[in-house]
Amino acid sequence: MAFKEYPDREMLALSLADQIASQLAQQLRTGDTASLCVPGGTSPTPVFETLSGADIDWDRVTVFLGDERWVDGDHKRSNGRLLRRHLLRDRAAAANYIDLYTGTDTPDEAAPALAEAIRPHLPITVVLLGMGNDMHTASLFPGADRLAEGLASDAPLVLPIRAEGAEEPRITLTRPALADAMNVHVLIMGPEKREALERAKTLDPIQAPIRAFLDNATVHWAE
Ligand SMILES: O=C1O[C@H](COP(=O)(O)O)[C@@H](O)[C@H](O)[C@H]1O
Repeated sequence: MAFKEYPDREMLALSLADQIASQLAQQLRTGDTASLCVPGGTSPTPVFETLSGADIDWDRVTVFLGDERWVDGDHKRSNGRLLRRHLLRDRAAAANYIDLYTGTDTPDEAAPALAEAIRPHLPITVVLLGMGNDMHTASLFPGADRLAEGLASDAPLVLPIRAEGAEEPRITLTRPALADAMNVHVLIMGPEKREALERAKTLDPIQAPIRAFLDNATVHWAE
């Protein structure tokens, strides 16, 4: 694991967006396409806003979330809403977007088709992960009903999942797809998350799901 500490959140956002754009551009120099998997929640907005203006061939980049809350796309808790408002605009509006929320009653019905839509974009060029204070990442929550399945090396690519700590049913990408990305970044801010990260390093992924992704990750932190 590499750990990068920034003087403030603005510097973090500028630098991380620049690193992600460079890694996508590098992939586009050697290949026809690239893929970018991003988190929802509250932390990534400033990174998205900077990244959306990056001068890369966005029409060759496929963007998707690492997890989605099973709510309508215009719901305030929708991760897709965050993405459409803050990332898929400006130059990044040209990206190919795979929406994890399909409008079916449950995520269970949507999972197989979503897995087939995402599979051609593996290995993911860049994965950006967030982390909650409870050490969940994507929608891999401690205590979630299908966490062990989601962390297994033969996990299905996309998994419907429910957890007490999550307010609604979720859909999440699983360990193999996220951990085997070409570049893995974790974005955390504030002292509580720094402490949670330190704790996670000492625990098993079943207690601290973020632990499953740290070995090959660069963690970006600002106060
Ligand atoms: O529920 C979620 O939470 C995590 C962390 O979000 P944050 O608000 O603490 O930044 C996020 O990474 C995930 O995508 C989201 O669905």
